[in-house]
Amino acid sequence: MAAAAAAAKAAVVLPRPVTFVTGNAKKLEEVKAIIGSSIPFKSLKLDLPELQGEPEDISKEKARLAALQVNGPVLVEDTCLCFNALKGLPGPYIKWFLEKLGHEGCLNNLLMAYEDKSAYALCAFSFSHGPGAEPLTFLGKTPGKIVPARGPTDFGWDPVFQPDGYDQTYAEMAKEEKNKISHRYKSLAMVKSHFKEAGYVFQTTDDDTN
Ligand SMILES: O=c1nc[nH]c2c1ncn2[C@H]1C[C@H](O)[C@@H](COP(=O)(O)OP(=O)(O)OP(=O)(O)O)O1
Ligand SMILES: [Mg+2]
Repeated sequence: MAAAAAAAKAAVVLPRPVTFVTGNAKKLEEVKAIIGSSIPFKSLKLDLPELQGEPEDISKEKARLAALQVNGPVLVEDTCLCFNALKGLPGPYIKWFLEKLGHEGCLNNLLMAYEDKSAYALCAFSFSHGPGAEPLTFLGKTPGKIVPARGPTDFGWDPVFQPDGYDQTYAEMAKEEKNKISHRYKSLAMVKSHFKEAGYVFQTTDDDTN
């Protein structure tokens, strides 16, 4: 029945595969692993300017800018690390906190005055059909707590975030394990179901490979 209903819906034809725009190679690695072959996409390394404000609005604005740059359908994401004791901050500003303070203690020190070390990782993917189209946003959230840094330091704040129900930090977990429970995984699961339901059809050309 579902298949018949999908077939009855007019397919939306988009001009080429989706371009995932990010300046972050580690994000791209995870997105590739999680999306697999479920959505045809290529990537573009571009550090887009970011609005200040709520995660969803930042993500949508990134998608609008990316769609203009690419002149086609785009996916972008904005990632936040939110401390409950600080009412959700640093949130979208985590990149700058991490760059200035580092996770070797300083990020932890922000919470020194508080008993509550709980936090959540939030990923806001936005998809735009192209320039001028209103982006759709998909929020994925993984709760956890902030702990003294443990594990490899090759991806952002992974060493200081320990997801609830685990005794390892994101950094200590095997990649496949993180990719099954992460904020990014949850957000991408919604993106995938949206693509499935929408039944987009992509026109491909020879140079539209990854
Ligand atoms: O799963 C993650 N585990 C640990 N750290 C992470 C994760 N995902 C993003 N991060 C870091 C990268 C950046 O310091 C900040 C988010 O900022 P955010 O603007 O979304 O990322 P970005 O500027 O590196 O790449 P982009 O070009 O896609 O905006 O948190
Ligand atoms: Mg960024």
